[in-house]
Parts: sequence; C-alpha cells; structure tokens
Amino acid sequence: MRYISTRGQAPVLGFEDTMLTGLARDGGLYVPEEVPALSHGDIAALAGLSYEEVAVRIMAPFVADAFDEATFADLVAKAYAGFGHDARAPLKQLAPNHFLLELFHGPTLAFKDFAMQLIGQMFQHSLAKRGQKVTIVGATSGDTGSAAIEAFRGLEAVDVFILYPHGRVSDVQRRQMTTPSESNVHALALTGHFDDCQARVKDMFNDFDFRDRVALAGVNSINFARVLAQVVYFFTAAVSLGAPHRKVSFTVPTGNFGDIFAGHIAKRMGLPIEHLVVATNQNDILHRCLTTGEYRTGEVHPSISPSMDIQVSSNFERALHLAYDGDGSAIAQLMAELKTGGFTVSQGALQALREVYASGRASEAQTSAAITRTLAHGAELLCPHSAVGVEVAEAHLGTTPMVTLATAHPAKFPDAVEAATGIRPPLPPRMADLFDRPERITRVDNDLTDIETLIDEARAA
Ligand SMILES: Cc1ncc(COP(=O)(O)O)c(C=O)c1O
Ligand SMILES: N[C@@H](CCOP(=O)(O)O)C(=O)O
Repeated sequence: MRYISTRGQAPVLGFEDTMLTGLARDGGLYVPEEVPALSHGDIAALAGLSYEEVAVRIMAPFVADAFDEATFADLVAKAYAGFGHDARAPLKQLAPNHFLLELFHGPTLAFKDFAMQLIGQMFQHSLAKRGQKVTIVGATSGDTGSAAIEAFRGLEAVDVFILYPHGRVSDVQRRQMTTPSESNVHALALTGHFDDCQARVKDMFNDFDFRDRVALAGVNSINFARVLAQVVYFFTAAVSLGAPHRKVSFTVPTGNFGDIFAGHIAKRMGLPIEHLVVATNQNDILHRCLTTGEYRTGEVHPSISPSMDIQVSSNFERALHLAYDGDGSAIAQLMAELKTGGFTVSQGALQALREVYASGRASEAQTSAAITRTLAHGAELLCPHSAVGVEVAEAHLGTTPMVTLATAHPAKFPDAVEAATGIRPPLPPRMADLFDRPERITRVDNDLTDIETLIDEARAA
C-alpha cells in the first residue's frame, strides 16, 4: 500500500516509512492512497473472532509491505496481552438502542492504548530490523502522552519527549507521565495549552536540520498507524451488533479528530455506518465548522474533559482531504489560512463532510448531568469525555443502534466524577501507589529553540 500526503508535495511512502516518518515533509499528514474495501462476506466472517483476529484481518492490507501476516499477528498478540478485559473493547448496553464501547481497559486506562501498545511493538520490530534509533516527540492533552510513555519506556532504540500543557491535565494523567523512572522518557510541562504543544511538535518536524539530526518520529495521530489501529474497534462493535446485515451509528468524543477519522476509514472499507457523530465539549470548533462551514480558532477554554480542549484539530485535515477529493493544493491553502485564524470550507466539501459526519456539543453542565444521569440509571460511571459522547449521542438516537465510545476510565478524572456523583472512583490496584511515586517534571517555555536545545542536551547526556 502507498501512502500520500494530504498536501500532495511529499514523497510517497510504504507503511513502514510512513509509520517511522511522522509528519510528511510538506507539513501534511500521510493517508493511504486507496482504502481497501471489504466485501459483505468478509465483514460477516468477522463475527465470533477474537479482538486480535479481527485486528489482523482489518490491518493486514495496510501493513503488508512491512510485516508478513505471522509476524504481524505476533505483534498484535503482544500488544493486547496486557489489557484488563478479555474482550479488549467490551460493549455494554446503556438504553434500548444505545451502547457504550469501553475503550479503557488498557495499561493507561484510555483508548490511546489500543494504538500505542501496537505501535510500540511495531516500532521495536522495525527499528531492530533496520538497526536504527529514533527520537519520538509528542504533544498531549493528557492521554496520548501517558500511553506513549507506557509503550516506549525502557526501550533502547527510542528516546521519548512528551510536551503537555502545564496545569491543564488531570493529576492522574500527569503522574502517569512523570513517575516512570526510565531515562529514555521525558515529560515536559509547557507553559501554554495543548494547541501550543502540538504546534511546537509540528514545528520540529518542519525544522529539517533538527528533524534529521535527531531522527524525529511521531506517535500522535499525525502517524497514520495510530488511526489505523483505532479502525479495528469500529468493526468489532458493529459486527457484534449485527453488521454487515444491520447499520450501526457511532458517537465519538472528539478533539484532535483521530478517533472519529478511524471510523471514517472503517466506513470507507465497507462497514455499514449510518452516522458518525462528532461530540465536542465547550471547545466546539468542529461542531461549529460542520454547522456553518467556518473553521475559526479562538481561545481554548479549560473544561472538565481536558483531553478534548483543542482548537486546532490535526486530523480534520485528513477529513478535508477526502472532502476535497484529494486536492493537495486546496488543503495546503486551507492550512496556510488556518495559521492566520481560520478558513471557510467550500460548499461542495461541506456537503461531502456532512454526508459522513453529524455533530453536537455538550456544555460543562450537560456533561456533568450526563455523568449523574447515567449512573442513576444504573448503567455506568462515565469519565467526562465519555459523558460528552453520551450527552450528544442521546440527541441523535433513532432506530439504528448507536454506539458511544467510552474513551477513558473515570478514575483518570476523579474530581469531575466526584463532583457529579459523590463517588471518587479508585485507580485499579496495579496503579494504587501512583500518588506515592516520585515525579520528574521539566518545565519548558513555549519556545521552539528552547525545546530543541533541551532535547539535544538530553540526548547527549
Ligand atoms: C479521553 C479522551 N477522549 C476523547 C479524546 C478525543 O480523541 P481525538 O483526539 O482522537 O478526537 C481524547 C484525546 O485524544 C481523549 O484523551
Ligand atoms: N487528546 C489527546 C490529544 C492528542 O491527540 P492525538 O490523537 O493526536 O495523539 C491526548 O490525550 O493527548
């Protein structure tokens, strides 16, 4: 399979180079040139398979140039062996036509583990084969960073630097990043918000001297491998509800647009998804854009669902690329306009986006009420991000089964959950001493040169 940049000016790559490269050299994001289609029979045959078996079948065509099927199956098995639930992504019923897909049974209690644990395995395999070392730089609003540090801690061939917004992640998220003692992982607390962290990461990729000197790699959803691994659970959930014989809809708590874009890939592969509903918190730029066609950035307002406090939503570029029929120069133009405040989506592209995506927004009060209400119905103790999803999904319920993605464990956000329910969810026993472990935090200014210097010095030490 060949991968191309959304901006059309970067080298075309195979899967392994795409995975190890991160951002395309024209500033765009890699996407598959063509998405493989599964037949009705192929999808029906997924029923009854284990999560790992489905994962191999769904991802194999995308990764075939990098891994033979037996090797890939072995990497997948290792990736999910540490999950705390046999089903990996169990589905629970919330209401007659509403289901919750629990994606928080991995080692760091968020959906990021599904992709990050697998990427950890794939990186190890590919780097060992090539005899290479890389420097991973990532931006996080809390969950990507902890999942990346967990997946790569202690690995010889990888140095990891994670930028997180100082004071804007939960205490559990911060401690998951700052307490691992391995010297190859570094948590950097940046003065700013998540968009600043992500912008500096992209700046580092666009600084070719630095990029080539440190062999920069990315594990944000910049990396298509992240999106790919997340396609799998759309299939397992839909098939268990009757796909391909029956349509299914999904509501996805959304910030950087990677997870819902994975649903879009699943739909293009042939999964009968009726609606993909983008659920935003009060930072609702995506909902406003899908409603009006105007993508205008503004201030980021801290919320009780901090991992979704995002205005510059990286993977929306991939959705736009499809909506603009793969016109790289149109995407480059929109992204140039974004640097000065925003852009207007053309009528044709807006219509194409609306054929795939619906959207909604949950205020802080609605999010909190959804946590209270869902528990009162005896259904589940939700994390605030999942609660944003449930609130928005309830406004989109119809005759098609709706699956809301539960993206994190409530124990990662105990303050918001306690405020809504009076219950302070405990961490699982293996993390019970998280608050007793010593932290290692490095403060950094929102300054590219300072950050690059810090990374150079840490690598040299
Ligand atoms: C718990 C949680 N929910 C939802 C999201 C939003 O996912 P995405 O950035 O893929 O849209 C994130 C951040 O990625 C998250 O950490
Ligand atoms: N919410 C994310 C933000 C980064 O998203 P990614 O999918 O691009 O890694 C986080 O928790 O860090």
